[in-house]
Amino acid sequence: MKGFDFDFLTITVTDVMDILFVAFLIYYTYNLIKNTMAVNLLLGMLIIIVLWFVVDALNMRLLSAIINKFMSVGIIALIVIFQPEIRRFLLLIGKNTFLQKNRAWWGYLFGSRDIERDNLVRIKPIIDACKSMKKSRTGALIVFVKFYDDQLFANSCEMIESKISKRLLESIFQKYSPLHDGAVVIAENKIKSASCILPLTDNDKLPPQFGLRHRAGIGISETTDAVAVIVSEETGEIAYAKQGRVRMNVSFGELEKLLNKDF
Ligand SMILES: Nc1ncnc2c1ncn2[C@@H]1O[C@H](COP(=O)(O)OP(=O)(O)OP(=O)(O)O)[C@@H](O)[C@H]1O
Repeated sequence: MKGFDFDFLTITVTDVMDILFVAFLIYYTYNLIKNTMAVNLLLGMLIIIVLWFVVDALNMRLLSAIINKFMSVGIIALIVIFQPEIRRFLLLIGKNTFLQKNRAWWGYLFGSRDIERDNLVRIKPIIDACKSMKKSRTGALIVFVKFYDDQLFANSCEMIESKISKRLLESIFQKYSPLHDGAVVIAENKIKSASCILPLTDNDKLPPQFGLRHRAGIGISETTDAVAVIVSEETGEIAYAKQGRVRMNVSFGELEKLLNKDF
């Protein structure tokens, strides 16, 4: 195909399309993994690749041999490490044969405006429910995941698949509800399940007042990309767990900002 011809290089329409497709792929992949632990893993891999080039250029044979061995299993390691992301990616492609069928695609591909608007709609009932549960000293544990992993929550959860609503959250966590024990999981704009038993953290540096509810919220944020909001039954205080770290005494303004960013 004919294109532009600068003395030293020729750019064809196919080249432009090629570059656009690669840019599109990078942007899409970034959107899929942003705010997840996969970003850190990817960064780790990039550092190793840069190191590999440097070591090779400096002719450091021993280190080069070690990194070479590591890189030879790299592709398999990548598939294992990014298995959840690859699965998600393929699932999304499978589910959405026509782009127009699902507006979420446009959010992923062309910006966050719609997502932001959706966020306000879905975050408000959650904040309102937390306000009311704080007031009534109702203990609650709400976990937010980008994509619901059936395997992770298969054992204990009661599936709900409902629109996010303040009254539903309050009803689930009220003391006499059969589902009040355990966590509610919110994903893909829905209350997906309730009464979920989560892995507990074994961090021994947590404040002594943190019991099982807090430990479960922190535990799930350590092992997955989930964030957790914990309403204490004893004090009404709100805690926010992300990547194994916990913020205590979170105000509702902060909670809104955090959820807007992470959820
Ligand atoms: N593995 C778990 N996964 C999810 N939820 C759990 C788990 N273990 C306990 N919980 C929830 O935590 C509740 C017990 O909370 P506990 O009093 O030990 O927590 P806490 O961190 O001290 O919080 P609070 O300030 O609300 O008392 C249980 O009723 C149950 O709902």
